[in-house]
Amino acid sequence: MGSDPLLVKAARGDPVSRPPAWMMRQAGRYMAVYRKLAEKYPSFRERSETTDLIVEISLQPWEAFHPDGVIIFSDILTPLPAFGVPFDIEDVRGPVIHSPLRTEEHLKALHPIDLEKLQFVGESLRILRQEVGDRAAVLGFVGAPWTIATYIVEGGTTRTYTTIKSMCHTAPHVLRALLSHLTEAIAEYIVFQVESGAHCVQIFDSWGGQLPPDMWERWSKPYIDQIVSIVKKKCPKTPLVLYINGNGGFLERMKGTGVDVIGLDWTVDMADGRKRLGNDISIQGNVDPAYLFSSLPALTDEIHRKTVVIVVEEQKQTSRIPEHHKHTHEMTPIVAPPAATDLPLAVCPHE
Ligand SMILES: Cc1c2[nH]c(c1CCC(=O)O)Cc1[nH]c(c(CCC(=O)O)c1C)Cc1[nH]c(c(CCC(=O)O)c1C)Cc1[nH]c(c(C)c1CCC(=O)O)C2
Repeated sequence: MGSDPLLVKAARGDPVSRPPAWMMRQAGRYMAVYRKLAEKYPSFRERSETTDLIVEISLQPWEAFHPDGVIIFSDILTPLPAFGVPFDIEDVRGPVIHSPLRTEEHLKALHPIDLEKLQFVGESLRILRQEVGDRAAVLGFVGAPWTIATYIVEGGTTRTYTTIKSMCHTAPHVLRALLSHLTEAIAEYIVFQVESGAHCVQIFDSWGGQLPPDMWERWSKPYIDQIVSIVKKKCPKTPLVLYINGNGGFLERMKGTGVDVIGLDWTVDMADGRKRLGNDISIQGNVDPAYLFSSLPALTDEIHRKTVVIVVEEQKQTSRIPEHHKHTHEMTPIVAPPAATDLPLAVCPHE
């Protein structure tokens, strides 16, 4: 076997010469080449469900600045139609599920995941793996059952999570059945991504932080635990990463899922996060994306301030990032192993 990519080593806690770096939403609207392609193919679903386009878009940042991770251009909702939930992405509203699932009757529409319908994902991962080899980690991703359920139950993006949160009390059996269904589908989908070429898979429980921690333990964690246990049996070597938006109240609980890497957001002090999590797990994230709007020295200082870091860039509002701001140095280091206090903290020497 050749050498594993830096990011994979760091995710496993092996020693690395420097922290690897990649950005979330690193493919997308801040890049002129992407905007041009999006003009030609205006539908997000077409861009994210056509092998050639997925590969081309995923490789745009790789070609521009050689990050240590190449994340597949896709979405957490992409697998939905493959288990019976149609959806659209609208320009202003974002994700829309026209028939939200709220009753026992609605559960009948769900069926086991049909991976044949997701061949564009498998095929794209295979090609990405060929293109980058082991020079970077090919990153797959999925949504956690709770986070995906928020879209399926609410019918789209929500600020309040009123319907799904009241279901916890008024129709717990329906919600449990939905979450169990999603658990099986997502576990299978992760294994499929790994078998297709993903080095590492990130689980986004982006909206898990909308639950009080004790409710997260009841309505999100058990399903993530199950996913981790199924995937670890089939793909014991593949590092799994877990991220929650606003995860300050959740760190120890996240570690309890058995994932290999915890994505910290910038509301948690890095040293506090490390203290709370201990030295036997890797950490990534933690740099406020607002630093992308600062000067290069300020960004570099912030990264270096983080000592043993694994930093993921959450670059959500990418369209607002001026093109000239986008160059190598704006990458943030993402993964450093727990034992790497003596690491040189320089970030991403690629030019
Ligand atoms: C707008 C939106 C979509 N899908 C979703 C939204 C957010 C809506 C809300 O706030 O409720 C749902 C979603 N999609 C993704 C997440 C998890 C990450 C997070 O917390 O932001 C979530 C919560 C991963 C993703 N979704 C996407 C990626 C891209 C892969 C990469 O990082 O390059 C990821 C990790 C891509 C995506 N996904 C979507 C678009 C339009 C795009 C392309 C962005 C662009 O044009 O620049 C549709």
